Amino acid sequence: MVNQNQEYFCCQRPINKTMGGYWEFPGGKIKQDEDPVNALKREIKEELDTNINVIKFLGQSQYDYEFGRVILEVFLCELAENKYSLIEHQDSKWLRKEELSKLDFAPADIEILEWL
Ligand SMILES: Nc1nc2c([nH]c(=O)n2[C@H]2C[C@H](O)[C@@H](COP(=O)(O)OP(=O)(O)OP(=O)(O)O)O2)c(=O)[nH]1
Repeated sequence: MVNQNQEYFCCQRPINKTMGGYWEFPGGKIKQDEDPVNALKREIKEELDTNINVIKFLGQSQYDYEFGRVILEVFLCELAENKYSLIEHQDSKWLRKEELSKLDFAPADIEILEWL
């Protein structure tokens, strides 16, 4: 998600989940037969209790972790309403793209930082 100040929304994964403590862009796993945009809207509702507008598809990146391959489908989005709550994440920050590399992002996200 990006805001009017061109800041990107970064979230810190919960310590008890896979890749706990790493920073990520919010989202989650696509269910079988689910459309990726619908999956993203569902996950954002579950994790942040808010609604988003999807602006455009940015691309796909894949990364092989020890536990398996993660394929990230990345969409640029904006908040559709002026509120959200951190339901699952430990922490969050809105950062300009130049600042993103200060955070310890999950390895699969490094390519996304480069695109931005
Ligand atoms: N959402 C998200 N997941 C990421 C990113 N980078 C990255 O490596 N991942 C990995 C972490 C997880 O292994 C996987 C996403 O799974 P998840 O745990 O967020 O999915 P979920 O919300 O459906 O979780 P669960 O119900 O299966 O616990 O992708 C990212 O930027 N965003």
